[in-house]
Amino acid sequence: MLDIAIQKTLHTGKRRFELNVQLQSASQHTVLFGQSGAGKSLTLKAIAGLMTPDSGHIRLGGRLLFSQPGGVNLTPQARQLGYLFQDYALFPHLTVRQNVAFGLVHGWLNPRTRAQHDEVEHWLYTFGLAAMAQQLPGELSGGQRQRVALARALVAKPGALLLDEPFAALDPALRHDMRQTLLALLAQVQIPLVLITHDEQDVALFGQQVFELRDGQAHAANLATFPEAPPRHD
Ligand SMILES: Nc1ncnc2c1ncn2[C@@H]1O[C@H](COP(=O)(O)OP(=O)(O)OP(=O)(O)O)[C@@H](O)[C@H]1O
Repeated sequence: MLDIAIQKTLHTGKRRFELNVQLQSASQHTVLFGQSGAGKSLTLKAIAGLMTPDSGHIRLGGRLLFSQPGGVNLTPQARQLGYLFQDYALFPHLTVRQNVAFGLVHGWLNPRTRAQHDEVEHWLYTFGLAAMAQQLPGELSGGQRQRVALARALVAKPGALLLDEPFAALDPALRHDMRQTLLALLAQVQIPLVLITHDEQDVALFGQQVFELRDGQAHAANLATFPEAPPRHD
């Protein structure tokens, strides 16, 4: 399902960071876990095509996305992956519907305000966003913004979903709700998932195969050692 062997050296001033990630996951849902600065986002960006490793290869869902040497480096668009950024990266001047449609209509034209696409309407409905389709992201709650970002990531029927700390920006009650929303979605939609997190409860809930990133390197982790999310007390 996921096969990564990548090397990348990064410099900032006198600091140097060596990313040297080797991992193979046969599971549909892979979680990369680790402390801040371990190399999680860099690895996810490499999978998405937003960061180019110095060498190595990346295979996901049977497709070769990157190989160097080998001369393969698919563009982010050609990789056909849904990416949920940590801060959701919504366009503040576009409505909810336009933001979701943006996942569908790549190019330099913003999606028209009232244009309707079946796929867009489907995801607006699925995530309970239809009633706020004409609102701007600034007029939404954190959980609603996250659902818009998820809808945008899913609308183009991606081959896999990449989630960067999807619940970190949410308060605990909302975090619980959104975890349940995502779990329900994953039960419906058979899609490979790569989720990065520093939260052990995300690991317990979403990990079928887990790797801990430490100092730029991946180590297979035992899922049984991660505590389940506690029950919610409202
Ligand atoms: N463009 C860059 N240039 C130089 N160094 C970078 C760059 N991007 C990241 N780094 C460094 O690489 C290391 C790993 O960064 P990365 O963003 O992958 O960490 P992370 O595990 O995702 O952390 P967090 O959980 O805080 O997001 C950090 O030390 C960071 O400073």
